[in-house]
Amino acid sequence: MSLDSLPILDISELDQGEAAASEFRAKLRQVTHDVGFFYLVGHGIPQELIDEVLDVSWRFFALPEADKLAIENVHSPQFRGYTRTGEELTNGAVDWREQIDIGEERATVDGGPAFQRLEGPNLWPEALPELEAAITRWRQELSALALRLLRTWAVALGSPADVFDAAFADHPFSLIKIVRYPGTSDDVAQQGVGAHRDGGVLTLLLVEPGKGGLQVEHEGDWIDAPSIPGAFVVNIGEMLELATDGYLKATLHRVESPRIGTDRISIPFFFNPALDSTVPRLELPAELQAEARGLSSDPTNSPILETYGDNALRYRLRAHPNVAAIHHADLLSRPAAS
Ligand SMILES: O=C(O)CCC(=O)C(=O)O
Ligand SMILES: [Fe+2]
Repeated sequence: MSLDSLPILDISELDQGEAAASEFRAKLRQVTHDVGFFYLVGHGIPQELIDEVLDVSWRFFALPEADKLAIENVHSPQFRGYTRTGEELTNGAVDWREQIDIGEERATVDGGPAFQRLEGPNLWPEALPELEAAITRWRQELSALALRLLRTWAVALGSPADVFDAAFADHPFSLIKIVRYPGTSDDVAQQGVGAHRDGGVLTLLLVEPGKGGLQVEHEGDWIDAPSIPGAFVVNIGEMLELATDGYLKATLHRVESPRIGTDRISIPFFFNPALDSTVPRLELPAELQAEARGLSSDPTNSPILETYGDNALRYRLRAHPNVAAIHHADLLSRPAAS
């Protein structure tokens, strides 16, 4: 089935009686089996908060270079803070975007598995104190929405609603990126971010109104996924593919650079479990199991790593080799980091 655009799902149908809720669950399951990506409306995240988060994001990128570099991620063993344009790689090729990475605000952990090195503080820009309050509220609201979606998937897949809850209960490891793609393309599209899958459970993506650039792989074609006002783009990460033996699909996607003289801001929220968690493998009903495809491999042919922290650390080390070289040189020759 070829597709011109991503399907649109309305999560408010869950509140419209059992028949509507059950139909929503069936659509959610089918769409994320076939495509792995959709637009979500009816989500209840206040427009006023969306506007505030976009506004503070624009103001962040408008800060003087020195204010952004003061929190550059090279100062953070946890890969937090600002990445300047040209310092990030996907599949070994340079992504043309600048961003700030904001994780869960927690103390560092001494010792333990290598992925524990990802726990620690954020780097907040001193010149923009409003950012922290806005993003903290964003994280709370989006975590609740993501958990609701996850429970809906659980039921749609024949499991108890709370089957995933434990992996998120204690030390969930969600990550927010605020990203700006500067315009570079005239005729030939350039890599804003290269084709990849997301390594976590699910992603809620806000794209500023009126902007295109996101493309989603479907049956060998790239489908354009422009911003729709008030909607999030939602996609499955590798941990849900793993949990469902490939019944749900972690789909390749990429962003092409905007036209010269324009830019594009997006804010992906990655809903991730505790670093030391393994997401449960679901026992699917026989008719769904029959359609499970097993696990796909990513463009670098790497298997999905079972413990979330191992998967997350591998992504970080690859995307930010400069931070890895400064803070984690001892990990770079290990097979798990290859
Ligand atoms: O900026 C976007 O629209 C998508 C970004 C993305 O896929 C990512 O950072 O994982
Ligand atoms: Fe992504």
